[in-house]
Amino acid sequence: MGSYKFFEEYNHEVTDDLKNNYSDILKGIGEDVTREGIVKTPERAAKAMQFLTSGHCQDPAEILKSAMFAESYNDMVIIKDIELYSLCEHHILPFFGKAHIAYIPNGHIVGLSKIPRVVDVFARRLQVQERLTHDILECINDTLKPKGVAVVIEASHMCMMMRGVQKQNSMTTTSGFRGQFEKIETRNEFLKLISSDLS
Ligand SMILES: Nc1nc2c(ncn2[C@@H]2O[C@H](COP(=O)(O)OP(=O)(O)OP(=O)(O)O)[C@@H](O)[C@H]2O)c(=O)[nH]1
Ligand SMILES: [Zn+2]
Repeated sequence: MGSYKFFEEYNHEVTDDLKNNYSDILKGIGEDVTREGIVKTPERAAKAMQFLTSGHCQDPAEILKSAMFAESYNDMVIIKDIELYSLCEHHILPFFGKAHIAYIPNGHIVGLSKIPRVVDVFARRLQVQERLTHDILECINDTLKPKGVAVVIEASHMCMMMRGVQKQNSMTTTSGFRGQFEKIETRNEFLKLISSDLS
């Protein structure tokens, strides 16, 4: 493990504060907060919310820097189908799906697991899908300084499924490209590789 900080423990002050607020929310929807099934719910929800937003106090650049290795490989590296779970900042409801990420090294490669870790740090914040896409893109670009980086995210938004417009099958795709991926041939090669099933 690198020197960067993972989510390790709950902050007791934050837990207490959130617990009181969740208790008020339950009362607000007419629940009896003393009944057996939900007596511990404010605390559970307080801890869940801390975990789901724990990316706000983690530094994704540190994660990448902790496992960068000098290497002369200078072809495309693709990590596809990285599952992600985030919360939309408008309704605080989940959106979830997959990220596909590629970079072309420029003297350094990065430990493969660090890319999904960076996805998690940015996803565990209140987000919109567009900003999540660019946060990941810019972090890899600025830290690894590769010849190019590409990020595609495909996600379903619970705020569009369970409520509101109530569309169950719509999928939102966002993408960002820097450096060599701004060239159409390189971008197309990446898009072709993430849509093919080589297994
Ligand atoms: N662009 C973008 N919009 C999002 C994202 N997540 C949720 N939204 C949208 O945020 C918008 C908020 O619109 P509002 O009109 O203020 O909220 P609302 O009345 O709850 O809207 P409806 O969801 O249409 O019922 C909605 O259109 C959501 O679909 C996201 O990641 N990106
Ligand atoms: Zn939403």
